Amino acid sequence: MALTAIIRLGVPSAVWAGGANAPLSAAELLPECHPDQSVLERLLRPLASRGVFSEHGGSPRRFALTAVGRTLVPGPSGASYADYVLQHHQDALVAAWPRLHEAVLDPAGPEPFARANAGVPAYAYYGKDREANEVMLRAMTGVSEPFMEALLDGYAGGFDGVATLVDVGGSSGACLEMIMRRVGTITEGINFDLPDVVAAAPPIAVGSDDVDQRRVHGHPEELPSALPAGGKVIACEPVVPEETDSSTRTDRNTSNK
Ligand SMILES: C[S@@+](CC[C@H](N)C(=O)[O-])C[C@H]1O[C@@H](n2cnc3c(N)ncnc32)[C@H](O)[C@@H]1O
Repeated sequence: MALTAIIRLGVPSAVWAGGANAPLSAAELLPECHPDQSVLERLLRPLASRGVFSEHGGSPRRFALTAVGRTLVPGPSGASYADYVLQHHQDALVAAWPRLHEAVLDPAGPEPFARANAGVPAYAYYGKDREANEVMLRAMTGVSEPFMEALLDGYAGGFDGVATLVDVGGSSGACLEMIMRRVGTITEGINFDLPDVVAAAPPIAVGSDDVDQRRVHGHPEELPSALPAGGKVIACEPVVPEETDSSTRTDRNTSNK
């Protein structure tokens, strides 16, 4: 909740200030006329103890972003971990937590989220609520982009020879787009997600030269007829880099699911 509060107050971007990251006091982060800056300081201090901020000086205390805190500032694509924090603290989701014990007492019953939201399960809820859906798309992009960046750096060549790639539950399609940008052999990309999610996802552009040849599908109904029902899923298993231990390298395999 402290993280959510400082994100809503715009603190991470204000401290980062385009890369300056100069330590600032609560007073410097709030308008001069604010009646009590110590309240913000009391939020910043526990976050400093959790490694989100570094704390400098005594009076006044000043705060800069750590590497962890930096993940709350939008990068060049506009994505950041802040959207994931906000998504997890939406009213509809927070309302599920006090009912967690009901999942233990009645495991066959509705999930806690549905119990707290008029019987609507989480993903169906996102499909019905435009704002929640958009927050979800941004949250998934903000989390998955850095992971996918690192995955692609370590998995170079793992997609060699793949022509059609289906991202099952691909959300905004950000990961699919990142893979297709790196792997030129993929001529068909399919973001296989719920219709409302796909409808709200931004278009994917994988390169101006070959956009006609490299088709991107967003909806299950757009699946090419050559694919078996449900799509052909490329299962990417973890790969230990060859220079570390080549004997345990697992080849990419394909399977129909
Ligand atoms: C936790 S998100 C993961 C998003 C994405 N793979 C990523 O890493 O950023 C799970 C995704 O699964 C999708 N999903 C849930 N149920 C689905 C279903 N029955 N068919 C297709 N997609 C589904 C959701 O809409 C959501 O986009």
